[in-house]
Amino acid sequence: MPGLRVRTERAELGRLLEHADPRAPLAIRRGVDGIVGRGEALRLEFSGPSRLSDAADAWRRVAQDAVVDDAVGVPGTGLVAFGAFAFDDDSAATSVLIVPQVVVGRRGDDEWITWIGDEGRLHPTAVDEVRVELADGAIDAERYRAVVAEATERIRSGEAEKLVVARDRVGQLPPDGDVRSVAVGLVQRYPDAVTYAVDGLVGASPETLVAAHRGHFFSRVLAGTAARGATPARDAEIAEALASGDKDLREHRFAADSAMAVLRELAPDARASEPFPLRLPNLWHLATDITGTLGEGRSTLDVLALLHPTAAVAGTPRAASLRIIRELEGVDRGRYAGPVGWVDGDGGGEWVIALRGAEIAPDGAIRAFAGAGIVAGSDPAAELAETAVKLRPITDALADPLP
Ligand SMILES: C=C(O[C@@H]1C=C(C(=O)O)C=C[C@H]1O)C(=O)O
Repeated sequence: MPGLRVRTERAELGRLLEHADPRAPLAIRRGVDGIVGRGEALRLEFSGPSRLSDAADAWRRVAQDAVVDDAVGVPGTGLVAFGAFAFDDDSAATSVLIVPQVVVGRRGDDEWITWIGDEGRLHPTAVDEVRVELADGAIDAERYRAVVAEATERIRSGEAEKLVVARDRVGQLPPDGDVRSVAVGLVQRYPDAVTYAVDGLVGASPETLVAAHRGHFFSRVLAGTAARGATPARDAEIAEALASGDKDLREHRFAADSAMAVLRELAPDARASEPFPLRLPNLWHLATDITGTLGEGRSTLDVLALLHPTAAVAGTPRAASLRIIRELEGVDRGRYAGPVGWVDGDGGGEWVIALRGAEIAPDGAIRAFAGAGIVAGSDPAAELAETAVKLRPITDALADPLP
C-alpha cells in the first residue's frame, strides 16, 4: 500500500465540532483546544489480547510510510490517528485506529487543517440538539448493590484486594440524531476533562493514561472518589477527608503503585507526585501525577499496551480482578474503561480512559457505564451513589446538550 500523503497548513476554523460528521464525529477536546476529524483515509482494526501491541506495530509502519508536510508543527498537526480500544481481551468489540481524511485543530493561538490524501474544502454544519433519557440497563440499582456485596465477599475471601465493578444505563438516539451535540454538552460542562468522540464512543474523561510529546510523558492516576460538598466549608472538609482517609488512600495506592511499576519499565526516570485531591465539577478524586521520559522509539501505544487495564478500572491483582469482573457484571464492557485518544507520527499523543461516557452503536443504541473501586469495607449503597454521580456527565449531556 502506498504511504499516506499528509499536509498541514494554518487555517481559521470557527467552532471545531462543526467540522465533524454528525453521525460519526471524531474529536478529542480539552476546553477550547483539540482536534476534530472527518472521513476515514485509513481504518485499522484490532482485537484480542495483543490488540494494543498490534496497534503499536501497525502504526509504526503507517507512520514510516507516510509523506508528511507540516507547516505548523505543534502537538496534533501532521499525521494523526484517533483510536478507541476494547476494555477486555475477550470483548466482542473491535478496537480501532482511524486516520481521518481531514483534521482540524486548535492549540492556544495556533489553528490548522490537515489534509490526508485529496485536498478539498471544509463544510462546517451547525450542531443539532438531541435529547435522550437513559433507562435501566442489564445491571439496575438492585443488581448493582448485589454485585458490590459479592465483590466485597470475594475480597474478604482473599481472591482479590480491589475490584472495580460497573453498571450500565441504556437509551436510543433518534434516527439521524447528531452525536456532536453530546460532545458539545460535555465540552461546555467539563472544560478541564478530555471530551472524546471516536467511532461511537463519547464522553468526558478526567483520567489521562498517557500524554506524550517528544518523549516527555504525563500520566494521571485517579482512584478514590467523593461527591462535592454543598457549601465551600463542607466541600473543603470532604477534600481533606478524602486525602487522609484510610480506605480511599488504600484504594488509591493500588492504582498508583501498579501504574508506577509499569511506567518505570518504560521510563526509569518516572516520578510520582504525592496523592492529592482533584476537584471536578461533580466530584472529588484522589489523584497521582506521574512524569518521565520514554526511551527512544517508544510510542504512547507501547505505553498503553503495558498500562491497560490499570487498577483504577480493573482491580488488584490484574488477572484475578478481570476474571471476577467478567463473572460479576455478566455484560461485555465494550470500549468502556478502555483507552481512547489520538497518536501522531512520532508516537506522541494523548490517551485517556473511556470513562464518564457512552457507546452509541451504528443503529443509535446507547449504553453508558460507570463503575467504582471496591475494597474490603466498601458499602453497596455508597458505591451505587458514587456511580450515579459518575453517570451525571453523560446523562446531563444527553438530556440537555446545549445548556
Ligand atoms: C470506574 C470509573 O472511575 C474510576 C474509579 C474511581 C474510583 O473508584 O474512585 C475513580 C476514578 C476512575 O479511575 C468510572 O468512572 O466508571
